[in-house]
Amino acid sequence: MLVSRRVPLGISSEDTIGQALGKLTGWAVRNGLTGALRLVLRYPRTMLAVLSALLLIDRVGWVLPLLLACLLLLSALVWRLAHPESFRVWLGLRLRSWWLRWTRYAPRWGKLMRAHDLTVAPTAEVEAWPRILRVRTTGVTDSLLLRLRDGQSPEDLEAKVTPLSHALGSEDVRVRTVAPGRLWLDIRRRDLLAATIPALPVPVRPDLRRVEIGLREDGAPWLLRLLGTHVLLAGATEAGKGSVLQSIVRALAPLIASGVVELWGVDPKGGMELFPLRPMFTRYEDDSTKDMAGLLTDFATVTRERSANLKGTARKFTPSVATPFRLCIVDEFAFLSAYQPDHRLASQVDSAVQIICSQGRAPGSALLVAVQDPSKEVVPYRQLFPTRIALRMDEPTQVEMVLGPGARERGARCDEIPTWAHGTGYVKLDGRREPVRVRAAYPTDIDVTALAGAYPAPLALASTGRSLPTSAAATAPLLDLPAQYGEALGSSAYLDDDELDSAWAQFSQDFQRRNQSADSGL
Ligand SMILES: Nc1ncnc2c1ncn2[C@@H]1O[C@H](COP(=O)(O)OP(=O)(O)OP(=O)(O)O)[C@@H](O)[C@H]1O
Repeated sequence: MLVSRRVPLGISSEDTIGQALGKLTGWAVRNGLTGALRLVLRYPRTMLAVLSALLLIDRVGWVLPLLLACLLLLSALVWRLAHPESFRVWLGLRLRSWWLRWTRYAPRWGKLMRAHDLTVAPTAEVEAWPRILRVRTTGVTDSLLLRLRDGQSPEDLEAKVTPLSHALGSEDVRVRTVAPGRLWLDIRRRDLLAATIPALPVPVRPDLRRVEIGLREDGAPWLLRLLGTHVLLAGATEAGKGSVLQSIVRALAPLIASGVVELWGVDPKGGMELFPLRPMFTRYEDDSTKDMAGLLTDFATVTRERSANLKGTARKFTPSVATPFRLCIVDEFAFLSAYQPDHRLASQVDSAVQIICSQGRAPGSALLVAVQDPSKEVVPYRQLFPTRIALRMDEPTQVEMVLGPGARERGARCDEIPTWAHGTGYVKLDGRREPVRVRAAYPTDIDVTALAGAYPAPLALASTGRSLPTSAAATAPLLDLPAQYGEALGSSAYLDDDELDSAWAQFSQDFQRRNQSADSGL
């Protein structure tokens, strides 16, 4: 029952037995009638089906309805065997939703709402709680469409999601507002993101507005916008930021190889994350802070130049070989800003980043910054990053720093992501108030090496150790390149396996040497 009406029996000690029995009968009839009427009004389809069945039995007896029911069951069985997917979508899930409503949710709903203090009392006799309008299941999540009672708000339910998830035996319960007074309560029954997602296939035609990098909790692909935005990726140590970066590069690979996308990279951790992908970068730095700051300054300069060139000629930027979309990936940004002892370099980095963020979206320059600590000290201009990804965090307060106020109450419990769930996090989607849980696909070391070998950037400048000295030169070599990957590119444009192996060996040696000297200095 969605509303309980506490109608008093009205029997007193002065009543005779006859009077008391009379009052009891009257009370039962009144309640029975209003209860039946309420059932018909609230569940018209189910009640119509039950009444029609009863009427049919009354008119023609048991045999014909029984035969009809058997025929329907048999047809459903044949459908299920012949086309399981269409059966699932059109009948299976609907029947299951109906079944769940009547067996799992409706019978205990009132008790559950009362236990969680989610009732209101408009009058002394009436107690009301959010009404279940619809139940829908995907097999992974049960969703209850609720209508709030006067005086209730989505925040009331959001405050109770943890005890509700325990009471409902679910790992995760979330509130999704759809309209004033209406919301979905999503109850997760199975976790599609529990297992590692293997590297996704390299797409044939990547779309910069929808780059597929993993899976959403509802089973839909996790699509990330890169065109016209900047991305802030935050996650504690070992949260899996590397797999997000590598999945993005993987999804862009054909465009990188054809020169439509130009990748710039800065890896202050000495190349731990990005070096294996180095052949795909047009510009890449991982050693001296001065060079890394220089790369960012160059990126800001080409952004400004492109912006000036586009002014008056084109209203909208379209990526092409002549005017490639540029993505600059900066891993562990704190090393260049908050942890940078050289204040001159830190402020050079700061001003470059601010120029890129404020001017880069229109002329096709995007910045992707990864941080462990999303605090204001590390990224003081977080608001310049329209797209934000929050992986596992150490503190609940860090969630709001990345996804904005109220994100944690709306379900982005990044601090509760288990340490084994690498690459799992929360994002906000356009037009949706509530954050969505996602998990990045995980390209293995072999996947990464194979990708870098198969899709190097044209003229693979990074592999030769030659950095482009000026911003003008950075655009020049790409102007005459063919649009299609593989078409008439000279073999010198690519790293062959030996070169790649020796570059990798050189990197490992350098890295170990740097680590040893850092250890011995401790
Ligand atoms: N999407 C993923 N699925 C499964 N395992 C992953 C995923 N991403 C990363 N891992 C594993 O988690 C570990 C940590 O990943 P990674 O180095 O990317 O974390 P990180 O956030 O970059 O950490 P740090 O900031 O300390 O470098 C790696 O050993 C990797 O094997």
